[in-house]
Amino acid sequence: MLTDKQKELISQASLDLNSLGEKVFCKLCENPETLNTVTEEELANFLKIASAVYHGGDPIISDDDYDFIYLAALKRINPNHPWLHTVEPEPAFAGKTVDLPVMMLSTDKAYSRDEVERWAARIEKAAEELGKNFADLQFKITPKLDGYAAYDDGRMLYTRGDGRKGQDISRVFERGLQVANQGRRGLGAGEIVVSRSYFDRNLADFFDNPRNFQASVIKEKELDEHAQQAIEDHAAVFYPFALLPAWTGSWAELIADFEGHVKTIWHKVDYDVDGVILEIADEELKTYLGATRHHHRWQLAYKENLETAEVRILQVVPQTSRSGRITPVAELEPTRLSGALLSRATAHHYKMVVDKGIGPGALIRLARSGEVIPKIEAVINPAEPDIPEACPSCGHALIWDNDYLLCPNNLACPAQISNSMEHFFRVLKNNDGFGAATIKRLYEHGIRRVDQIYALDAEQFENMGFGPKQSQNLVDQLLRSRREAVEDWRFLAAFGVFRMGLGNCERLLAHHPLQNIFQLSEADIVAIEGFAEKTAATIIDGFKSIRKLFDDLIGLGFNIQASQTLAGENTHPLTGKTLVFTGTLHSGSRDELSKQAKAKGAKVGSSVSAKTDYLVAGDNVGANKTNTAREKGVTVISEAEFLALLHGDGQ
Ligand SMILES: NC(=O)c1ccc[n+]([C@@H]2O[C@H](COP(=O)([O-])OP(=O)(O)OC[C@H]3O[C@@H](n4cnc5c(N)ncnc54)[C@H](O)[C@@H]3O)[C@@H](O)[C@H]2O)c1
Ligand SMILES: [Zn+2]
Repeated sequence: MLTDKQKELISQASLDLNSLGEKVFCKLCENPETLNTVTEEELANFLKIASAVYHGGDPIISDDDYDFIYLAALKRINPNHPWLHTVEPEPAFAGKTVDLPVMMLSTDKAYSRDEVERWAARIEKAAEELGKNFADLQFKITPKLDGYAAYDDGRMLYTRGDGRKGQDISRVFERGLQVANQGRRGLGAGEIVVSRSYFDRNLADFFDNPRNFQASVIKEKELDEHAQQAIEDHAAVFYPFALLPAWTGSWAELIADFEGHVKTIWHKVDYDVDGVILEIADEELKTYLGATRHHHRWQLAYKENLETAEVRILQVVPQTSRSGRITPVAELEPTRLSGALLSRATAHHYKMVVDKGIGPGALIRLARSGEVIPKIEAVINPAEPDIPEACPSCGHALIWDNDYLLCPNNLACPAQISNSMEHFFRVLKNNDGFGAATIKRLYEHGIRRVDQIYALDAEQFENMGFGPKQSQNLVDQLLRSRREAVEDWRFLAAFGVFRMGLGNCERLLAHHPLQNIFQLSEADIVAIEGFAEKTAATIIDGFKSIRKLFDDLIGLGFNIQASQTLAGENTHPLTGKTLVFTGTLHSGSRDELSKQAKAKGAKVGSSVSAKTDYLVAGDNVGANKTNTAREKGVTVISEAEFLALLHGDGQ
């Protein structure tokens, strides 16, 4: 969906996005003539607009499509076009720009092994010119983080800007952003990134994509509460490239298993990665090679997949998930894409299958993520879909629940029961013996509930066909999973109550102790930030349905750690309050006082909003600031008053 601003931008450039898109995407590679119908300026304008909205956090096309137009189209028509030789400018914040301590450039890109080899040949030539032995050179591979580029000189954090001048965004550190990997400040270039799994779990409902989220972390205006939380959870960090996991070795070692090294490094971090960076480690040679206006010659980004995969669907197979929702899984004509052979893709839900015509014989375009199971991006030629009437696992008649087909037989549906048991162990995370295969066998031997699993001894496991060693191992794991400390919110999330993932469990248990969850009213839940009325009713129903299992498992004696804010009987006066510090403080640094307040369950914001409870005003705070805060209904307190609250009662 384009915003009005984006549409305006696009129309300003008097460019018909659709017709250009068609011209560019329609198999440019196979049919270069189509290029003749697009002018160089049209292409460059299109790229400029795409780049502007992309850097603002709302891309209108995928990176692959962008690179496709950039390289396969513009570079082919005119390799000297200025757009190809500048660092793409970022949108500026208000305020002045500052000179960057070093130039921050873009990277040259390669999409094939051939291009990598051509780059290495240029390195080899330069090495010879310097009298160095190419065989001795060390190459380094690091994951190419797809975050927000920045430079930390220890004093200030800069945006990349236009590569020469950036802007001061040190505010992100004041907001509590940490350096990844327990790193210190001042490690140079890096990126602000957010953990992929955390994003999917806790942020996906609030931000369209990680880029959107990163942009919000940097923005001057008040930080979104979910973004603040992600910072506090250390899920969003500044990751200096110097601390990235890396592979190093000679060229010979590199090409001996190029795919293998690339793949390993690509998947080393839980952040969005859009390729790997290859570079040489020799400083003298790096200086000798230098840079163009656009990129360093000693560095190369290797990306995969410039191909468009149009694939035919063989059939769409329904799969019952833990919650009873039926996931449509499309089986495909096996297709090579980004170096992997794909044969399956998922559609979001059956409504999409019906609306888009995702049936046997349909021609689809795959999202070229090259990771896990790809998603269906677009349907090119629809076909009559098959809509299942019965659950593939238990045969019960399916019902529609909004966009989803649902098997309502949750008490007796094998898929739902097995998937729920598997979910429990996966979320608990302190064991690794209870994956799909183990659970399947247990199910075949009549096991239906997690507490039954905990009751099994080694002999019983053996009787179900597990080997003696594995049986003992399973028993040990079960014991360990009860002994090892587990956070109360993780334990609760393991039950898989609808709408109660890790994030929501953590939020709920910051306000109510675990043993009280069955007494909660809708009002109690709605009172907690982040819970809507509709959700509250569902959650209460969900809790009811797990009550028996919950009590039985608690009876087994798990080592459950209560959430910190509820450690004391009485809640502390700062618990659940949002504070903002301003002015000069005397009893400790802002950081230290924030930490102490957070330890009592308070949230610390960076600027005052209607949600702020207290503005703690130190010395030298203008009347303007305190008055504005009061107008928003915020209580302004002195540092002494804050300390009284902090150390007052509640201990
Ligand atoms: N979807 C769109 O509409 C759209 C629009 C514009 C740009 N883009 C994307 O952005 C790209 C161009 O952006 P760019 O100019 O930032 O170039 P780039 O994506 O090639 O990245 C260069 C940057 O990579 C970063 N980087 C990440 N990991 C690194 C590592 N391990 N070592 C060194 N550097 C590392 C650095 O910050 C450097 O500034 C395009 O190729 C495209 O993929 C997409
Ligand atoms: Zn079923």
